[in-house]
Amino acid sequence: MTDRNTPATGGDGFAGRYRAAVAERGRLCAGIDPHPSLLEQWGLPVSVDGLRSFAQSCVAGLGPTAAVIKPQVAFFEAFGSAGFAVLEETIAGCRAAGALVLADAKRGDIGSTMAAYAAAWLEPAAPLCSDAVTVSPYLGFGALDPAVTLARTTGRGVFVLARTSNPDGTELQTAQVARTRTVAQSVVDAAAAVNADGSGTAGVVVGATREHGLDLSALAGPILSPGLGAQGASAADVAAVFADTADPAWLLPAASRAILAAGPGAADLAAAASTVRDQIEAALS
Ligand SMILES: O=C(O)c1cc(=O)[nH]c(=O)n1[C@@H]1O[C@H](COP(=O)(O)O)[C@@H](O)[C@H]1O
Repeated sequence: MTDRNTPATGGDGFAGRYRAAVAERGRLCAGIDPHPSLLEQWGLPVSVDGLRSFAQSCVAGLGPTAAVIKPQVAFFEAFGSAGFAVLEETIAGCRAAGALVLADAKRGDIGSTMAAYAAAWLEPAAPLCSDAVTVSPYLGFGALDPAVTLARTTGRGVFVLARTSNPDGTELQTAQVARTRTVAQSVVDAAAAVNADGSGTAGVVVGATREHGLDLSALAGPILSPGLGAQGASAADVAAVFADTADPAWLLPAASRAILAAGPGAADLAAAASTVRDQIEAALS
């Protein structure tokens, strides 16, 4: 039996593990974003104990339900080393429940430093090792090489920011590179080149909140699309925004607050995630 959580080196890489997860559980990335306001809404203290209770409910409700779970590192980091300990438990718990974990750390630096970030998030023996990590290409796509290489050799993935869901990204991401294509398209094309080996190592991030103007047809890797719910996009928007520009099999819509608002009950979180997933599957069918 294939175990998604002990990826073989070689083989069909992250693509195979991703396809297996989505085939079994449907296209949804559920975010774990422990906003202080959500902790309060759940009746929890804004403290490490509150964070741990929040995360444990998410692991219990979302771990067995969502194909991919995306803990937002910032909300754990805010609690310092104790927060990172909770993040380690959360990553391990979600993976043990059969979900792929995408650490939303948005790392990106010069190559030599990037190698250390890659080791932190993608090296199998590392305490925070996840199945994939979000990365920023704005020090140059080539600077991401250490993460791409480690991901490829361990059957893991990187998700590269291309066209983000927030309005602030537009000016930079739609600027023209050598008057031929946008910055965002150049990121997508570089990711497609990584995936030419069929590994699906390089996913991209493209928000569902607006028209992206990208050609994603040659990517051959997952497309994380945040913006559902709290940022205003609907499942129908996801379908419209990616119609004719991407292979729907690779689409991975993401929602955090829209699901987390159903807490603190684990069963309620699972039901909310299933509802969002069903809406996505219906819209994309
Ligand atoms: O990389 C991301 O996940 C991301 C990229 C992007 O373009 N927009 C975006 O909202 N995100 C993340 O996705 C999550 C969205 O949360 P909700 O708006 O509550 O669904 C947050 O953790 C964001 O940091």
